[in-house]
Amino acid sequence: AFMLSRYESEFLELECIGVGEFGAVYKCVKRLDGCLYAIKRSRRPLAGSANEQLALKEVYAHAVLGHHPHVVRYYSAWAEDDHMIIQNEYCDGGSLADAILQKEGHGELFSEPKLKDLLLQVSMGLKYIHGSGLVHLDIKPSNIFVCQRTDTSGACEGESEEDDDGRTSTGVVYKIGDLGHVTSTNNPQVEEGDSRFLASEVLHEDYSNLPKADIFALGLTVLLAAGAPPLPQNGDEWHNLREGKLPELPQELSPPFRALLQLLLYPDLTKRPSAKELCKHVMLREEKTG
Ligand SMILES: Cn1cc(CCO)c2c3c(c(-c4ccccc4Cl)cc21)C(=O)NC3=O
Repeated sequence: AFMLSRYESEFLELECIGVGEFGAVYKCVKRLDGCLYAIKRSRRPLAGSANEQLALKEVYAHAVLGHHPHVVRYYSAWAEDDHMIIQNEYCDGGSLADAILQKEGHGELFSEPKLKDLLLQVSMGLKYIHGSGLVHLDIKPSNIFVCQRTDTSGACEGESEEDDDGRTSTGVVYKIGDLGHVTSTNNPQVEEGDSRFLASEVLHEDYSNLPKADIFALGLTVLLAAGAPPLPQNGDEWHNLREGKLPELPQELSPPFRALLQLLLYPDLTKRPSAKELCKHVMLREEKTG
């Protein structure tokens, strides 16, 4: 198009960092402030289509959610050249899915203290989302992004944000991203997320307590970080995982931590802890070692 798009005039595109049926995500520098951003460009959905609803729900969710250390920050969104564009915080450490693959590639595993740190940080993000009357509905390793503890000098988003209990954590920071399935807890329009992480009550259209579906998906996410084999999309294995049985793990977890993970995956959603309860859980508050 003859007219320079806002995307081209405001940003320098550095590299493509993700492609999907949704479109593509680019690592960009904003020319004005010199900061890095993750920008998703997707085909503009047909006006009035379900996809348009999804695209709008993502932007509404970001607008409502404001800032939290464990939720990827939203900066702007606009439409141009028949594309929808959303400009988010760039997390420089890849996704948790990348981190799990890298660990397994080196024959390493997430230690129990690191699994507890992951569980606590994502629980803080979920507590904030659920406290805002929303549910994520697509919690999984590829939607959790990692910010290394690099001291970004200059004007860019400081990495020294405080956890919501005022501590600055050391090590990596995990942030919940991809709000494309977010909906309100009370009058939900449920767009099911990845079936591998789907709680069985949601499959059966029981939306009575959707925050507990996020907790279930978080349980499976931590299990994958603990080294569980890839999750089934359906079939008997899918159902076994929803009868409270943990899959074989390549490491011995302490009985209390195993019990906590089993609670997250409990078939009876009322038995699963809420994000708020997880944030206060003594086991996750121990001094972090290793
Ligand atoms: C594939 N991919 C890789 C990354 C970088 C990880 O080091 C990434 C990011 C995002 C997103 C993203 C997800 C969903 C919607 C919008 C965006 Cl920008 C996708 C990302 C996002 O919002 N922030 C990111 O860092």
